[in-house]
Amino acid sequence: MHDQEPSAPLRTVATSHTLPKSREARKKLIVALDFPTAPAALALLDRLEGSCEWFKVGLELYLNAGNGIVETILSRGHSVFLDLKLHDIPNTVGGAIRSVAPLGITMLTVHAFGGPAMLTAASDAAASSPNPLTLLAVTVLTSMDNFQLESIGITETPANQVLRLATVAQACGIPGFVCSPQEAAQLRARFPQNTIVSPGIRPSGAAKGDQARIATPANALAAGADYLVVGRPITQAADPAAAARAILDEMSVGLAEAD
Ligand SMILES: O=C(O)c1cc(=O)[nH]c(=O)n1[C@@H]1O[C@H](COP(=O)(O)O)[C@@H](O)[C@H]1O
Repeated sequence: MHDQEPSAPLRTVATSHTLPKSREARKKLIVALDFPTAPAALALLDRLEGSCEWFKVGLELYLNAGNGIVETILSRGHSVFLDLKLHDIPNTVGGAIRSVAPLGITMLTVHAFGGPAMLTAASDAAASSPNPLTLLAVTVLTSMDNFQLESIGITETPANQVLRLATVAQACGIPGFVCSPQEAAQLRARFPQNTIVSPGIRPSGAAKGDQARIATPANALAAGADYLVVGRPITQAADPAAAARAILDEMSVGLAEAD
């Protein structure tokens, strides 16, 4: 389905075994900046300066603060995952990717549910990016359980649906997937070279909130996730830097045990 080089996979960077575990953990933690305004997001960024390297800008922040907030985060030397979850006709999605690619973002999401034509257009657009850009196909949202899926006519289990969507995305040249940590092991076994990004991360005892398919940081890494996306357990903590450090410590232990 795809005759160009897929956009750059990040897996080799994320799985380097030459780094100390604490350093490796920092390269795998993405903090979701789900805030309504740039000042609110930057206040959190200030508190995490020195402990976190990756930040995710999603729809809430991007629709308010636009490219400016992305450029500010990049100018501070961080990597940005722009989570726009694009889902539209192929021409529109391709155009949207060409619009944001020059920003210098490292990851960008599209919905795998858009189907092969949309995914191929997305992959082609990313391949023409002036900067290395890894597209991630969002499979089944981590907030969805069997009931949510059945309600929209999908009778597959979340795990089967994730595998189906990832298979289509991979065939269209999309190098990475977003899935819950509960499906990471099956995708890792099936797609050893692809990048797996898992939200739905909850340290033991943390509030689940609207997430349905969750796991702890250590279990998500053990399942094969390359990157963990963490929002509220850090951003809503009384001391976000301490919460990030605790998660990084747990990730370091998980990485050491996996060796
Ligand atoms: O694409 C995503 O990042 C994403 C996909 C998914 O299936 N589930 C999911 O929670 N996310 C994002 O990951 C973050 C999770 O935030 P917390 O639940 O607060 O940790 C949010 O920014 C979501 O938009």
